[in-house]
Amino acid sequence: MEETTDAAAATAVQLIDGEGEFAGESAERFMAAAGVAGCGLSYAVVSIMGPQSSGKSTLLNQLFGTNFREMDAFRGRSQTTKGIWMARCVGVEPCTVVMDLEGTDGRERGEDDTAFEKQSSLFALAISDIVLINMWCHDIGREQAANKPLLKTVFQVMMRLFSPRKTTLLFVIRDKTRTPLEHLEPVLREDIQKIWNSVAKPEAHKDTPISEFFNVEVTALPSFEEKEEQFREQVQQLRQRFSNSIAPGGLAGDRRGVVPASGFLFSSQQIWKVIRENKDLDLPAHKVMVATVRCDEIANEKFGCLTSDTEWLDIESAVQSGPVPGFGKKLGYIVDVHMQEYDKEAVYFDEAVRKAKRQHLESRILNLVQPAFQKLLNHLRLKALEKFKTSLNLSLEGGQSFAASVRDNTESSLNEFEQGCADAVIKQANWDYSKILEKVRRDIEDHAFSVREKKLSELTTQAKEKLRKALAEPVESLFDAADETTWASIRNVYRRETESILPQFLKTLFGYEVEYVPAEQMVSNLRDYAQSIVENKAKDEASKVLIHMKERFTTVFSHDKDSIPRVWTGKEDVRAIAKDARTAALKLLSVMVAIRWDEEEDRIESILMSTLLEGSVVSKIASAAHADPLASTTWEEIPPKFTMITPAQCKSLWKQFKAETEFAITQAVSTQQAHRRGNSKLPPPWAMVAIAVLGFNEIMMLLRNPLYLFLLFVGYLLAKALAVQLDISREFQNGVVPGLISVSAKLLPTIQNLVNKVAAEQQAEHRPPAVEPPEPQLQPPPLLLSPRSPMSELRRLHMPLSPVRKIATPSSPSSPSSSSTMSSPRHFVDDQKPRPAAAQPENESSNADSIV
Ligand SMILES: Nc1nc2c(ncn2[C@@H]2O[C@H](COP(=O)(O)OP(=O)(O)OP(=O)(O)O)[C@@H](O)[C@H]2O)c(=O)[nH]1
Repeated sequence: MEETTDAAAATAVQLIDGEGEFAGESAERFMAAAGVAGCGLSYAVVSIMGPQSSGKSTLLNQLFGTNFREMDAFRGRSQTTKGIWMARCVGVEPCTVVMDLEGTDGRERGEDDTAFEKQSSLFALAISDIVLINMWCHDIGREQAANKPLLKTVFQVMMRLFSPRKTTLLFVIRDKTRTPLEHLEPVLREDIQKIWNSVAKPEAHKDTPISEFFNVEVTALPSFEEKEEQFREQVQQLRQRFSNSIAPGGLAGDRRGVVPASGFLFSSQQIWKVIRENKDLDLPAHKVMVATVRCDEIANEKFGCLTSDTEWLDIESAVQSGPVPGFGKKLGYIVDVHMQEYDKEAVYFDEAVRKAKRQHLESRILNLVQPAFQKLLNHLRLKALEKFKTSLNLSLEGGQSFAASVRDNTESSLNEFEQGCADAVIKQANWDYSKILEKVRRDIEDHAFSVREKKLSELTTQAKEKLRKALAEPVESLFDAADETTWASIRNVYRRETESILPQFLKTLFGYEVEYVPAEQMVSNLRDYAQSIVENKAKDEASKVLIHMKERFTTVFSHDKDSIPRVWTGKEDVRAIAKDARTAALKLLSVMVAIRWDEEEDRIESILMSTLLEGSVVSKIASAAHADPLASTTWEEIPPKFTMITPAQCKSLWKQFKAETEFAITQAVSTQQAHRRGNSKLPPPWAMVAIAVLGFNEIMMLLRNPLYLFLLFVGYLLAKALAVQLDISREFQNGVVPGLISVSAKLLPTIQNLVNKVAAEQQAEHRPPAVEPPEPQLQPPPLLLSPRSPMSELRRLHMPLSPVRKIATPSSPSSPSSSSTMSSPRHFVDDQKPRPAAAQPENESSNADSIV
């Protein structure tokens, strides 16, 4: 197998054809087959030049085991090698590439055509480490030697290389004679020196010795044709000199500016191109150019390898759906592998170029993988925020204070995020994650802030609810029983409740690390809220003050001091009771006119008393003409914002109140008078006894006769039915006489009603039922009117009826009797309904009017 490879490598291929064209494709195939590309710098290039048909190919084949085409000795001397051929030495280490150049002085190209000769010589000098110069022994010391023009050409073109490679020129003297080499070599060197001296050199190299540019070596071989055995023997000895030729002290130990093997072909092609274009050959620049091109190629290849690396593709797809544990380590390893590959292949190229291209490759790779890193950071960011949210909830549920929970959980979430970032960074990149760390911190702070705001809002709502519960009902009940101590009690309740609820609230705020000023502001807001509860309740109650006044009036007027409903028997002082009741109502009004946060006493009650209650109607009218303290919209001591009922409104309210309570007083007076009259009309007891004694016989007769007894029984049943119908017990509640009067008035209509009913029932038995339209129901007038009801309406509904109207209207059987008892405010309210009053003498109603 190895033999086959060696044979393939040794097979000569054309590098440049006879027309001067570079045979890139066949050369590439050769390079691949010979395995030169992987040799790095461990390879040597040997060329041979010399006159045509001087046995060059024969020598190379014998020396290196190659198979360059040789001329058939029996056909005569003609050119066999056209252009430049190339093969790899067999069994020589390091890898040695040999090039066989077209012979000089060829008849085929003509005498003057030295262009290709010069170009191929320059090419050989530019790319070879060792140049064998084949020459006939008999040419040494001759003026017309065949190799003189060749040497001249070599030295001339050497000047076109900006940087000499210190090529080894090994002169191989063919067909050596008996003259020993020791004698031939000085003559040859002298010839060489002469030629070197004769060559026109640039100013910089005018005095430069040949040794600066070349290592000159000389060897001699016997004739292949005549002494083949000796030739082979000495060739084998010469072959030893090519072993480790590039090592220090070797044949090519001093060589300079070697192009790495992988760039050899490209470099050769470029050099040939430059030579063909007859340009100056700047080898250092060429070397940089080759390095640039090759390093680029290598970098591109490695980048391509990475993009299709399955491990990288796996990581890239995994990171789309979530964090990848050990991301940095894994990715770093992958990048490392491909960078090392680059380093391995580019190591022999120009260092500056290699490093620059490495850097470029690395940045391309990092750009490729960076989006995956960013994606991972986003996952970590979300994870950190989620962790913070969850752990904060748990801490708060566990009873830890808000501020401490936020602090602890922020720290742990950020630590975890930072660890994740550190794990995601690859060693090749200096990726900065401080910005995203800041973002995570902001995310966490924003969340904590929103939770805090929510919690504080909940706390505030709770505190408000507590305040509302603690204040609303007690304040309402205090207003229900309004008296001169009401506002003091309200202030006490307010103080007690706020002092119990607000410090607790403030303490809770400190758990949220609310600063002192905002915390105080929040407490102050709550205090205002508590005040507003009281004030709103007060305003609410003030809007219903007329109802409250009437209720208060009724309570006092219709109940005695033991809260027992009053029975108007005639002994009561209605005037005094009415005055007391109105005084109580006025006191209630004075409580409701203003909000009193201030503990200082005011004069509102005394102003109201003196203005509204005291003095006769005539004196009031007179005083109204002068200075009326209630003719104002403000109270002297009360700021407008605390005024609930203005003095003018008080006046109007009082007027309405009086109008609406007049009827109750009138009724009380009427009841009293009726009571007095009823009591005075009873027959004396002696007359009653006389009736019983004188009527004894008639009573006995009735009892003894069954017919009478039956009639008596029927009469009893009738009387019982009437009694039920008339509700006798209720009628006699106010005395016998008023009862008799009332019953006698209702007796006839009731009997008529009974008879009608019996007749209707009998008719209904004989007639089919007919559907009758329902009678429209009359809406009762409003029981209570709001304080805003127009006075005319109030008067119409509540003013006592005129005496004429009272007498003309009969009492309705269905309406309640004109009972004088007002057992409760509800009864009083019922009594406010306009109804026909019981007939009474004119002088009695005028008595009631005088109280009103
Ligand atoms: N006198 C003599 N002839 C030789 C020697 N070696 C080879 N020859 C003969 O020289 C002739 C040319 O041999 P090649 O090896 O083809 O010579 P060449 O220099 O490669 O020829 P071109 O490639 O055409 O320039 C052949 O006939 C060989 O037999 C030698 O050492 N001495």
